[in-house]
Amino acid sequence: MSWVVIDGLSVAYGGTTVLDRVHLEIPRGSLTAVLGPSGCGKTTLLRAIAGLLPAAGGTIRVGEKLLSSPTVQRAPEKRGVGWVPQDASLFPHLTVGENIGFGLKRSPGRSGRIADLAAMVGLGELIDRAPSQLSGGQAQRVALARSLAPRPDLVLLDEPFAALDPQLRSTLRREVADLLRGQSNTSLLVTHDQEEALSLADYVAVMRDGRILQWGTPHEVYERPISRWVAAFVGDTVEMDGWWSGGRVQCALGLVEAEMADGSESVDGAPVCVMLRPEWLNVTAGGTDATVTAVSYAGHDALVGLELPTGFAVRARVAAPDLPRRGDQVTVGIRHRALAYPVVSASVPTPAATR
Ligand SMILES: Nc1ncnc2c1ncn2[C@@H]1O[C@H](COP(=O)(O)OP(=O)(O)OP(=O)(O)O)[C@@H](O)[C@H]1O
Repeated sequence: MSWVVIDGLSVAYGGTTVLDRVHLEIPRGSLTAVLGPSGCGKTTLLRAIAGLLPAAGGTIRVGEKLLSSPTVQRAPEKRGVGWVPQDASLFPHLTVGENIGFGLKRSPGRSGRIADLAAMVGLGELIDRAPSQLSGGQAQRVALARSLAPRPDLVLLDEPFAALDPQLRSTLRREVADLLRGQSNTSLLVTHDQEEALSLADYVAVMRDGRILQWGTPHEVYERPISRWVAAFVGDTVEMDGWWSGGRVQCALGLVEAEMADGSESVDGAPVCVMLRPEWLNVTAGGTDATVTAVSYAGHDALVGLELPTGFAVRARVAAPDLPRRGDQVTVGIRHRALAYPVVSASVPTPAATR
């Protein structure tokens, strides 16, 4: 049974619907990421859960508590929901310790709890400092500790690492995820960074234009995206036209093992769109399958451009250090079943066009 249940939630700004019947369930103790392009409604979703925006339709429940419905709007401070904003938003006139304890009632155990939280986020030594004397990463840790102080039922994180430099971002996000899991918090993180969502979260919900398109484990969402749009939004794709042929597809790479990504049945000869991830292609030296046209080096691996004898271009991700060179002749294998999508007549814009 899910701890957080958002059911048919609609939210509008004036007459414009921004969230359209959103359904999302969050198991207790898990970290769920909502991943979507800019403007799709991620922050609006968090604001509705936090009680800063009313529900035009549907409900938000946490545990036994009904937080929002068209007739119920529990006050933000009575929701048991913590918030970590993008820019930390610490109170500049309060110390680190006072910021952490901001939401805690006066009680005998209060200063002990503040000290524990400061130590937990690695800032035990800085408890008397002013926010202006902190780095961006330290300020974010204070914001996290502040949100956890009242032991919330749900922690909301609004792109909390977006403003940090890449190195700090990857260290801090791992630390924060470990901390949240270690404390068995239930957390909802919004991000437009697919690597962040896939590497941190237990579950990923992919959002577009105010709707959740797919929900699943990072593995499910990446390896079996429900649509071409989701496939291209969560990672690199190699797409080809093809024809279904009894569990295989005939395409530019020959007859390839495949499955319908949406679980639908397809009839032999039906046109399909074939999708592979570049790392599902295997490239070995020699042979006549393809010519290497480009090598885009990224240290740990490279994205290798290949031209097939027909002139068709595909890309493969090849692990370093055994990289081919431009002009090499190579053999191309496939080490993962391709995904096939029914061909729809209207052309669907890809994330590259909408991001
Ligand atoms: N106060 C507001 N009044 C009217 N429209 C708004 C308001 N806030 C946001 N919107 C619109 O609602 C839509 C969703 O915005 P939201 O901030 O939720 O998106 P987001 O996915 O969080 O985007 P980003 O990743 O850029 O922060 C956008 O089209 C935005 O222009």
